[in-house]
Amino acid sequence: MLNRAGAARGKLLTARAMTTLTIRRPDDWHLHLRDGAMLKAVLPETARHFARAIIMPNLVPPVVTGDDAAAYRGRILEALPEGAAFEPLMTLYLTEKTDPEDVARAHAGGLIRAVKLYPAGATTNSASGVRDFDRIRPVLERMAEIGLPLCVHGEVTDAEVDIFDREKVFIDRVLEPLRERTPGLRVVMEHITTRDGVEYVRAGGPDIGATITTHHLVINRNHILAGGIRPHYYCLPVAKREIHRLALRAAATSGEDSFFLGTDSAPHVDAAKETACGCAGCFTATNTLSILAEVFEQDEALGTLEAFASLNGPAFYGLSPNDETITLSRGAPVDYPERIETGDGPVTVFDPGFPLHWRVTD
Ligand SMILES: NC(=O)N[C@@H](CC(=O)O)C(=O)O
Ligand SMILES: [Zn+2]
Ligand SMILES: [Zn+2]
Repeated sequence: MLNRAGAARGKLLTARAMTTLTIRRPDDWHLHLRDGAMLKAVLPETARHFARAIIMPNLVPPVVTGDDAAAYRGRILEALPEGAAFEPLMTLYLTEKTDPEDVARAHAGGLIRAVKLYPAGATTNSASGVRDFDRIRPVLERMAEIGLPLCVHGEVTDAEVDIFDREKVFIDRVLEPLRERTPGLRVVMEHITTRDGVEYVRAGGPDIGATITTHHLVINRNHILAGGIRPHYYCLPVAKREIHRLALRAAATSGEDSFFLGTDSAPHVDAAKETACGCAGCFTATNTLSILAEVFEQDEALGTLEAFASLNGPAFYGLSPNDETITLSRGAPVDYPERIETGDGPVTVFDPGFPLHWRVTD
């Protein structure tokens, strides 16, 4: 809902004309909260604005069984600040040994909302992921029957494939064959980074959706590599060429049902990022909504921010959008901390490289 009567879409107005924007309370459909001291420090950054989030299961050891998910959910609720209203939507980490019955039970009890597929070795804490995709067929068939979505980290791990091509090759070699032999399986391609990903999802009908991160709307590969190496812009899948960033911007701001926000906010302490072999992940929970409003405003698309951040995700997952709203207001540049302190050490907050003018005021 825009503050000007009759302006159904931001595109109809010049960006300057809008100074407040009220939308349904958003959700984050891809979030890393970690555990212990890190969980305690990062959870408030998300719970401040978001009502729900799909919680990634790549802990060490991973969240594999229904019992693991129930225990992790308990630790998240325990770590919530007093009075915070936030619902963690749990996922299971798919392994070659995952028991379809355990998955079905956790789903039937309402404990989990998705199962996460990591190709072994593709990303942070993915060593227990899948090597032989034939081994997971029984679980995928069961998921298709019960309508439980599969969230996919869509990159091949083949060392011969160039890292900038791994998403596209995954679609051709793994994802399309897997979907063909498992009709009815609902899939979310997580954190898409390419025009190929956008086109594949757009053409794929109602059983496939995609999350898009905040940072992939902002950076391309130059930001990581030109003029010095910037470890805080390194994440997986790695940011690609500018044409791909523009395709992601167009998809996110289009309002199309298939595309929704999954920040992939992935905290690592600075010591683990700023080192000879740094971890992958951008921490965006703190300033995500300000960045998104700025990005959508730049593209004269503030009118579709609600679809992207608050409506399309719940619709894909078969949930109602949140009843409450938040209001963003445009004003003087927003201050946000450069890093947040955690019991494990400081975590740098993603720097979009431009001033942010939108803050959540209500
Ligand atoms: N995105 C990342 O670069 N890192 C994520 C893992 C993931 O989502 O692939 C993490 O857990 O740190
Ligand atoms: Zn991933
Ligand atoms: Zn992630």
